[in-house]
Amino acid sequence: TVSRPMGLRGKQQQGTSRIPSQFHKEERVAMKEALKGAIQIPTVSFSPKESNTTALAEFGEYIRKVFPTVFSTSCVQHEVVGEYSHLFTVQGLDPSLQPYMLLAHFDVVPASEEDWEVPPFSGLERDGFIYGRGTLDNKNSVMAILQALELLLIRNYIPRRSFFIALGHDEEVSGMNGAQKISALLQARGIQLAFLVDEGSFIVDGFIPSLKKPFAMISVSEKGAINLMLQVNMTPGHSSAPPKETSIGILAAAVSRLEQAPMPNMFGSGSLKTTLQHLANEFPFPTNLILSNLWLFQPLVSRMMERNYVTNAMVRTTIALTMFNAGVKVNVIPSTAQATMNIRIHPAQTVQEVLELVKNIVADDRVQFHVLSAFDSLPVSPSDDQALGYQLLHQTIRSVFPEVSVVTPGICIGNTDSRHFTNLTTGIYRFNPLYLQPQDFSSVHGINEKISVQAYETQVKFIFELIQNADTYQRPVSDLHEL
Ligand SMILES: CCCCCCCC/C=C\CCCCCCCC(=O)N[C@@H](CCCCN)C(=O)O
Ligand SMILES: [Zn+2]
Ligand SMILES: [Zn+2]
Repeated sequence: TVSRPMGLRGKQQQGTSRIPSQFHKEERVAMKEALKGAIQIPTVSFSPKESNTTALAEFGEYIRKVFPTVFSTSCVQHEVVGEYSHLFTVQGLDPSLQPYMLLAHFDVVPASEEDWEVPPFSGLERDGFIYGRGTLDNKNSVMAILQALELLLIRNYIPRRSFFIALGHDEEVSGMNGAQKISALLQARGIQLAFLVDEGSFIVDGFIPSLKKPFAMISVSEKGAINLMLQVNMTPGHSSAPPKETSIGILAAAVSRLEQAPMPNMFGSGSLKTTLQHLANEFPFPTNLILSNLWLFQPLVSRMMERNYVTNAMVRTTIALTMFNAGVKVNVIPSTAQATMNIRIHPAQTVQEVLELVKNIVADDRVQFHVLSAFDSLPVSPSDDQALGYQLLHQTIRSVFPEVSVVTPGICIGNTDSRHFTNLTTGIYRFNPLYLQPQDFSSVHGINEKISVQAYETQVKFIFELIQNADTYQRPVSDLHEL
């Protein structure tokens, strides 16, 4: 159990007094109303080529209106990048402190009105929750970051350490026009970041059956991905005299073989092993002993992890069949059948290795492979005593969520805009300061996405604290020992 951040000790801000993270009633009402207004703007990304650009532009106007201090304070510079994304540069007093970045995105995936209990773009408040697409992914972060800065600036805060706030408009469809352009712009300016904080992980609660206590997981890497299209071409013809095999049958058999043969379990060479070792003492007997002795029980634990879809995704490369197309008429045998799949690559494997495995399982030369896009898993960011970003998050979790006794590094099974910033920093941390239970996880990209008013206020408080914590002059503990 890691109960306190090891790397940052002693007094934080020499010379300046800390601004307490307490907000008046009117401020708390204003902050939840601001989030509701953000949810009401349908900033939907449908595909890399199709998004609601009117809404994206409106969102830009909206943040100017609700965060007037951010836009009028001289130490904050604002730029629009890639037409709709936003980059804020907050100038710190001490240029010797390396800047960091807070990253989030305000585009959302589509939501079909009829499935929801409340309209997905209503931002309606019910029983202490604000409902709507983007309340967890990821307008909560966009609004909480700007809200925390607004409240700090109103209290005359000036940072010591400079930082950037980057808000992407196309994360859900690649981040090529938003995050990637921001990254290129900062690289051209010669910027290197001390660390970066993005979405991608949570204080997770209830994902492992016998683990009753929630724990904070800071993702230090994310899986790679391949979008792969399989295609079979056969001679078309009249359905009254069919051949023994058709393009549809051959392709269906191929994808069925893929579903029947999961990719290998990589538990032994992955970071989930480290995560579980951090958690061992939180489990009741005998699981605590089992997890403390993975040298003996690794095969047992790796099988246990396969039982649930989320933990299964953490131990292996997964393949999801997402599109299947063939045929135009009931009495015409089509020439072409296509199946598209979304593969998420475990960090212990590469794109090339996974493609080889998939080819070997399909084992049919009539099936053509078309790689639509592919990238390897992301480098693992440091989480040791000397890792400033990790330690600042750890410290802030400890003060804002004192009831959370374990903070552990983990891996993000989805992808985030942060992957476009590996040129600027090795310290990329994915953490959303919110509790997440399995039903909340299903609502992300699903139905009835919602955030409690209290959880949103806590997220604002967390960022308010994190920004001030980042003003530290403390060097990592091991450096101090050398002095
Ligand atoms: C010890 C095990 C406990 C496991 C608990 C895990 C709980 C789940 C935690 C995090 C969920 C992941 C959220 C990931 C955010 C992903 C954002 C997203 O949807 N990104 C898209 C990007 C698409 C880019 C287009 N190519 C995606 O990944 O599809
Ligand atoms: Zn997201
Ligand atoms: Zn998303």
